Amino acid sequence: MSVDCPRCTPPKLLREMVRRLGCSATLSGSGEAAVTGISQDSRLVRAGDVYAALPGRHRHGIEFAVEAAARGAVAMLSDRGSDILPTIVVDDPRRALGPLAAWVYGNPSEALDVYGVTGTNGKTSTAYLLDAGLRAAGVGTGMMTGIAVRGPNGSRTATRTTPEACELQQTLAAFAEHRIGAVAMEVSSHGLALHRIDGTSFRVGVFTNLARDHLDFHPDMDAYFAAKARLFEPGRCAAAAVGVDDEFGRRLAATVTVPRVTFSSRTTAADFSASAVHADEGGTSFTLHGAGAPKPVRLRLLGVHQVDNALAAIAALAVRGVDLDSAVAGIENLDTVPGRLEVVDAGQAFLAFVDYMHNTAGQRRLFPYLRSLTRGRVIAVVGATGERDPGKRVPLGATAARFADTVIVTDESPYSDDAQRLREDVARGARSGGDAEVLVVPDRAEAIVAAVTLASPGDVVVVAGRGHDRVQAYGPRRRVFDDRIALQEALQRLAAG
Ligand SMILES: CC(=O)N[C@H]1[C@@H](OP(=O)(O)OP(=O)(O)OC[C@H]2O[C@@H](n3ccc(=O)[nH]c3=O)[C@H](O)[C@@H]2O)O[C@H](CO)[C@@H](O)[C@@H]1O[C@H](C)C(=O)N[C@@H](C)C(=O)N[C@H](CCC(=O)O)C(=O)O
Repeated sequence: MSVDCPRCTPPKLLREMVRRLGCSATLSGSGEAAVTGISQDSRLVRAGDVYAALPGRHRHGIEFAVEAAARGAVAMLSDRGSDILPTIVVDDPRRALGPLAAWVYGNPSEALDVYGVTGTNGKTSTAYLLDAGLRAAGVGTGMMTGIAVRGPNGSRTATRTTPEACELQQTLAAFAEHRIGAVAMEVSSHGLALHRIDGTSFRVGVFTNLARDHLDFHPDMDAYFAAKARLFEPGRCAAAAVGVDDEFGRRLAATVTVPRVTFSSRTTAADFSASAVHADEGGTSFTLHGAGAPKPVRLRLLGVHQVDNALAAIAALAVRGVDLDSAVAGIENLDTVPGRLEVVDAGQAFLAFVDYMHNTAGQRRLFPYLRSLTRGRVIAVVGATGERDPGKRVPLGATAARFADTVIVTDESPYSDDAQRLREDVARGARSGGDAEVLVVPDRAEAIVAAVTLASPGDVVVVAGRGHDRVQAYGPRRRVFDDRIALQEALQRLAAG
């Protein structure tokens, strides 16, 4: 299916937009304006755009109507009327926005094979593995993850796991215009609950797993699961690949109505499964079941959890009919996912990693692997991000202390929360969680230096929680801080004596 290119097809008229919204939408002002784009951020408005003035947590977008008009907006979409520009008023503009943005940009997802990956852990790695598999199978790809948006025009750092609706549709339109075949994208529960992905057609939805996270945003686990399950509603995704290693995945697999396959690294009762899993310092091996005869697979990615992610990608590609021999070769060749058990090597006599694990489910999957790499000690740098579910903090410390010999509690990004309180909660958990030595070093760079200074030959050091993140936030202040660079510098300083 071809996509309307806003530059070569006649512009859409505002009144058509109103008609699409149905009889509950009202328009003040003329409907004759030509609409060439749509934006929900006044700072990004371009001439010919509709500005979607949405209610936010801090401000209402209507406050920025003058700026949007000055930048050339031809109209607004909002839940409030305005006399600054012709305004379409609807009860829930956020809900209306995704499908409208898709329409404005020519429904680009229909021209693409969009793979949407949701779940608590493994979304980013699975998207990277899908991308690697698709490319090896000869498909041109774009990718949208919390790390970066990568497409025909290069790569840009992502500001969110799942972009806001307007940015998402603009990006998909650019991909479609460049005749990209497929897109691997992360779909966060925020993206689902806030309707960012409405208007996007997914060829395959992938569910990795679900564990406690984001309870600062969702009232409880059932609401968190319900948000994730939105991806798999008929009309939104055409097929599903569902991980069934937790109760939520099994619930989803039992209720989805679209064609689906299941995957599991723990049971052979799934459509795609793994046996003989072995993870060492150089990679991860397993035997793949479900794709014809049992097939040996050797991943370059580190850690048993990557078997789950590889199975997720393989199941999703299989359900879409991608040639698995080529795709699996691509999956095997992927050598790293930024900030996911990323090795930092300055020639030191111990292993050092940066990882994104920021919930206890992730810790329980990763720490045993780290433990298996050493007869010496595991030294973990751990913290808790602010403005998140406070109930996560003590368990994060406790689980780290259950597996590590030394836990160094430090700051992540406290945002508006009290940094000392965050550290105290994590440290309290760590002291209650096992026999680990617990140190508290508030400054993250100093905590990393402490970890490498304590390490002996053969030990394992892991700096956990932030992964690829390059910005540390204290209140409104932002400072550039990349764990990988800080670890590299600490190791170099250690080597220099
Ligand atoms: C909870 C949430 O999703 N919040 C989003 C929301 O922020 P907000 O409600 O505070 O917005 P606001 O500052 O009050 O502004 C209201 C409106 O005015 C607009 N505005 C504001 C200022 C201006 O100069 N001009 C302008 O037009 C804003 O675009 C917004 O539409 O609207 C903003 C703009 O659209 C988003 O940037 C912001 O996401 C913030 C950055 C965020 O942190 N979101 C997180 C919670 C998130 O979405 N995370 C998920 C999952 C992460 C994970 O997996 O761990 C993700 O997908 O990234």
